[in-house]
Amino acid sequence: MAKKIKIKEKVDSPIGDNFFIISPEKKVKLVGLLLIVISLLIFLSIISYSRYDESYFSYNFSDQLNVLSQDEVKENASATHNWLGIFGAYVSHFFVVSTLGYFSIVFPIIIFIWGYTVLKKEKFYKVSIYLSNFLIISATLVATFFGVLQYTPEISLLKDYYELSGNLGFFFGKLLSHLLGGLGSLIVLVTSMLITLIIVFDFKLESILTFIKNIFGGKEEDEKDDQSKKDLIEENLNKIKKLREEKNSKKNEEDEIQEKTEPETKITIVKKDEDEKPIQSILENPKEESKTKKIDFKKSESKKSSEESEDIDFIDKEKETALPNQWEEEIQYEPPTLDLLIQPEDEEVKVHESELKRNAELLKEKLALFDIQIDDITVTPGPVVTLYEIVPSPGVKISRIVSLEHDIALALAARGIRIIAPIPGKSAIGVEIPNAKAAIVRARSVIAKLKDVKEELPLALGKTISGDVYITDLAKMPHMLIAGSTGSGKSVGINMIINSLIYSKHPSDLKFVIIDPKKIELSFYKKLNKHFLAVSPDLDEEIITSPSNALLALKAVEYEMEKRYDKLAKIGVRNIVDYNKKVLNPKSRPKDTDEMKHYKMPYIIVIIDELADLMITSGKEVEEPIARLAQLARAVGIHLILATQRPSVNVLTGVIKANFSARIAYQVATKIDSRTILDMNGAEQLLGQGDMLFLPAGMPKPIRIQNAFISTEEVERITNFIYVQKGYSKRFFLPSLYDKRKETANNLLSDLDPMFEEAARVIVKHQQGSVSLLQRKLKLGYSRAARIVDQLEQAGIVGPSEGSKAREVIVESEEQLETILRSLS
Ligand SMILES: Nc1ncnc2c1ncn2[C@@H]1O[C@H](COP(=O)(O)OP(=O)(O)OP(=O)(O)O)[C@@H](O)[C@H]1O
Repeated sequence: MAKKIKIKEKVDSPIGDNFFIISPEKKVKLVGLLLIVISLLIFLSIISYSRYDESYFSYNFSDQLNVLSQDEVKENASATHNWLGIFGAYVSHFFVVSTLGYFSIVFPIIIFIWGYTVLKKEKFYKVSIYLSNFLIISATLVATFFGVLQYTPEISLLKDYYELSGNLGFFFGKLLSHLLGGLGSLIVLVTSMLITLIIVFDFKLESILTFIKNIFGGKEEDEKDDQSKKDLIEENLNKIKKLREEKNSKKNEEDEIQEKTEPETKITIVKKDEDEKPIQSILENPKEESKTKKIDFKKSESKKSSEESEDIDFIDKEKETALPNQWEEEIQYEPPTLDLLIQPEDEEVKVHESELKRNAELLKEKLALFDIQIDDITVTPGPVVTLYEIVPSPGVKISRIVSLEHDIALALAARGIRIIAPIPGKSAIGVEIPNAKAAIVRARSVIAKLKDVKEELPLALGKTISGDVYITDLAKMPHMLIAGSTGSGKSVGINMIINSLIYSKHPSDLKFVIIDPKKIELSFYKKLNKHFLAVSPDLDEEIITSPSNALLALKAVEYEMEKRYDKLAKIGVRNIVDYNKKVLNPKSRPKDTDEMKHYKMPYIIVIIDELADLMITSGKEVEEPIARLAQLARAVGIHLILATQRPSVNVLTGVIKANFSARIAYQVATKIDSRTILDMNGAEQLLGQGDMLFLPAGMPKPIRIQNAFISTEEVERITNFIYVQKGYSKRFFLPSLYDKRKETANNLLSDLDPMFEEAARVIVKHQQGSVSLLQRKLKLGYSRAARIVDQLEQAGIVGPSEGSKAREVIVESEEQLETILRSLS
């Protein structure tokens, strides 16, 4: 952005107000340029050094300034050998004679490197430091070497060539040869030189090359700050190209070469053992069985399809009330078969080994560039993402690797890279890198595994990044929050959840309350109204689409929860499992009364696909039953699944979040969204299309899962398969809210405050529903007056609380009030 603005300024007003102001940026550039020019001048003067120019040094430097007035000085100046005249002669004399002889050439080189670094604002400061150190040490060693050759009497070579050592080199040479003798000094010097070379070339060769390449290759793009990034991408692309070519050559050869070129870091690719076999046998076995079922299904389908719309849309409610309840009836139910789901074609994770090795290599190289050495890389390919577990060398800080997230993404030219540091329970860091080609995880391969698990409410979500089927238990969560931007795979995820439960449960064990404000996503499930749906008798919708109905449905579920708690308390058990055990055992079954009938409680799963719509229209009102259900409903087998594409704080409020500890995040747009859902970053890095992070309740870190894909055709086939079977005669009803109102009215009568009638008269007379009015007029304490106002609300005399304002008085006249009071007494 900032850059854009800068360009605009230049175009619009070339001589703007700021034109002559030297900005800090310009100052830095000027310093850089100055350093480069100085380095060039010194360089030229050193390489054109001549010992004959020394004769002029009998003059002071200030005398040389009289070059125009004094003839002698003038003559001297024109006879100077140095390319840069008298100035060059002085400078070169200083460097060559007083420092390291000809090897003082390293000084202008170092000044040039720093000038370039400053000018380009490069991130090569570190490299520049290394280079400078290397050059100074090398030059000093070589100059000392020649110093030793000159000084040592036994060798006494190159005596007159003081330009090879300079005074400094000669001094060091003298010192060394006194200490170690000539031969000893030479051995020490040669060894030191070798050590320096090994350290530098082993260590930073690549960085130095990049640096040099940058100096000579990037002239045109001088101004662009992202030049180095471009170079890096190019470099990486070249590497990838090269590796692709290599891939085409013989595989064995490639393996050998790779083995040879990776001496330090061990790369292990974890190959999944044929764990999928049991799934296949499960997939194949039911085939025989299913043929016969298919025939039944087809027969009954044709029979029923003509009645279909009529049946679903119109139910004679009067007739229905006379029918037996679901718990009094037993149905012949065939669970849906696996062949309703699409057979996975080639789901087995087939990421090319060379791709894995290439990424591992690039990862290693990239980290090495930043001085992070890796001991070990373990590669675990998954359906969509591959996990590279890296074990850094001792002493490497984790935070340094984490901060390189963007650099790694750049190097691998990939999006959706996530770093897990450290992997929980392991002393390794995980880098998740998306595969070049993602595999689709089919619903069939995960639903087939449901038979192997014993979870109460199993949810087959998909496959982990190591390719294992991931099944979790909703009963243990006990509620779940799902969020993700539009198109990230939420609806597919919800369909997977619903179908996992349908495949593993009998209709007598499980009911759904489905709230779908988007109206189309979950409409197929309407066909399950005689099997798997729980409906409110007060509502006309089976799949609830309007926000006002959603509120009523949630209140009905809340009322069901209260009733269930009463039943549990009555027979002294603590949860639904124990209750059902007692009720199903004829010996321990409690006796029914008129008010309380005992029957097997099915689990009730409330699914809300777009919480934002409800929160916007009903806000606090809808938050209340949701929070209450979330806090209490677990023990009585009621579980909530809330989904939203708007993970903002006014949708996922503190109250909701506090009660939903299991969370699923699909891809979201920003880190803030990710933090709203998961309380941590990560979801913004996901790839979409079912790539998700699942945070089980109480876990510190989420698990990355590729959601299984179930198509609408598959869902339709499943719902049709169940729909054509004869279900229960009557739908499963939640308790009616009218009944609840009647019940509270009765409670009210039995519990009215003795001052109720008098309070009602005061309120109606003053037409002001305030607690303080009652306190003043009737001399009541605050809490008693507040309770009476609540009772007045329940009796329909005043309206609901409006915060700090007085309540509205519904009853307008005292005559009207008397009628109400009479009906209450
Ligand atoms: N698990 C998956 N595997 C492969 N593709 C998927 C998966 N889940 C979703 N997709 C693809 O992404 C598309 C969008 O998915 P979906 O409709 O579930 O998104 P959504 O989050 O519900 O969007 P919206 O909020 O707009 O309804 C699907 O049509 C499908 O093509």
